[in-house]
Amino acid sequence: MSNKIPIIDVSAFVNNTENKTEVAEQINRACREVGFFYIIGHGIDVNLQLKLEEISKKFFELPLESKLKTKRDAQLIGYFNVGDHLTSGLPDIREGIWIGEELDPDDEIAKQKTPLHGPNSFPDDDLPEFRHIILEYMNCLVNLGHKLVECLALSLGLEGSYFYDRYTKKPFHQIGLSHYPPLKSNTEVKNWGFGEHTDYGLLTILKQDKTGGLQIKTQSNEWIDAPPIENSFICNIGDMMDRITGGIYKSTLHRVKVQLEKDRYSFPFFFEPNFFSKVKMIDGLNTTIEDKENRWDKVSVYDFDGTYGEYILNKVYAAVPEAQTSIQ
Ligand SMILES: O=C(O)CCC(=O)C(=O)O
Ligand SMILES: [Fe+2]
Repeated sequence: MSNKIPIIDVSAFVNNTENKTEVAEQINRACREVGFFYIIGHGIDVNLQLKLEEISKKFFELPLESKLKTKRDAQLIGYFNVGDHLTSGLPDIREGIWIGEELDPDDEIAKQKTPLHGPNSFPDDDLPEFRHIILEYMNCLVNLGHKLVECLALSLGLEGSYFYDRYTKKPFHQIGLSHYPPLKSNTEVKNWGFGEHTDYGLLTILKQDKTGGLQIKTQSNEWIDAPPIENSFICNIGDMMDRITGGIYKSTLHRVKVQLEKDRYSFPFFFEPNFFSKVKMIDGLNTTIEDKENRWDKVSVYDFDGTYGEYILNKVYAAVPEAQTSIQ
């Protein structure tokens, strides 16, 4: 069924060459019809991807007390254990670490202790090379994000810098390393590795290992597998892109199955509007698709009038109930 999710070569944008129009057309079709697409020709070094996978695995293999040294704090970044994240009401069967933009402690945003932003707490004592690998990977993915939103802009018939000028000059961005521990084959659970949800921002660029388990819901309400494809990333549109395009581009439901007998690792990177920006529909667009009843959380992306930061924090607080009480 994976042929419903197109594989798109984005090298024209990565290398800034002439044949961008055809790629933008493929992206347009994918975003209207599925909300998900694989990318190849992305230019992200295979060795760096390997280093990311290896170091993440080493991190999750550390004893719990070592992982807890980077425990998710009031700023909502850091490590969380299996069961600590309730994506759609039920605890997910995965552990993870969220890493935000690494900011200097003197940076104004850091001084304000802005949630979801660094300085991060890295496992420097146990894995000194973790910090460097993750920051290098994030840096490369920010660059890729800029190229992909240029492509998204052209795909909508907008000028290439449309998103950059309005939302992504200083993009909010974050990586979430995830480990889905295996269940024994005779265990029955109603939980998901990652419960069904849509993503919150503009664009998610996900690297998954070889295990599989990601599923997405098509417009005909059927769940299909989004299996790993070697040296590709799977991208999807988030709620803000849905809002900007009046629902023409779909923020699509997805989830992750629990694995039997196999560990799974995945590495979603979120390329998002500036944390303090208000996201608006494209001027003159004549479509508002009222999606509330159909949405997993029954909240319409159009009802919300705050900043992107407020939008994402509402979502995160709903999934991490103890965070709100520890902050407020
Ligand atoms: O682990 C995966 O494959 C999906 C992760 C995901 O959906 C997310 O982080 O939003
Ligand atoms: Fe997601």
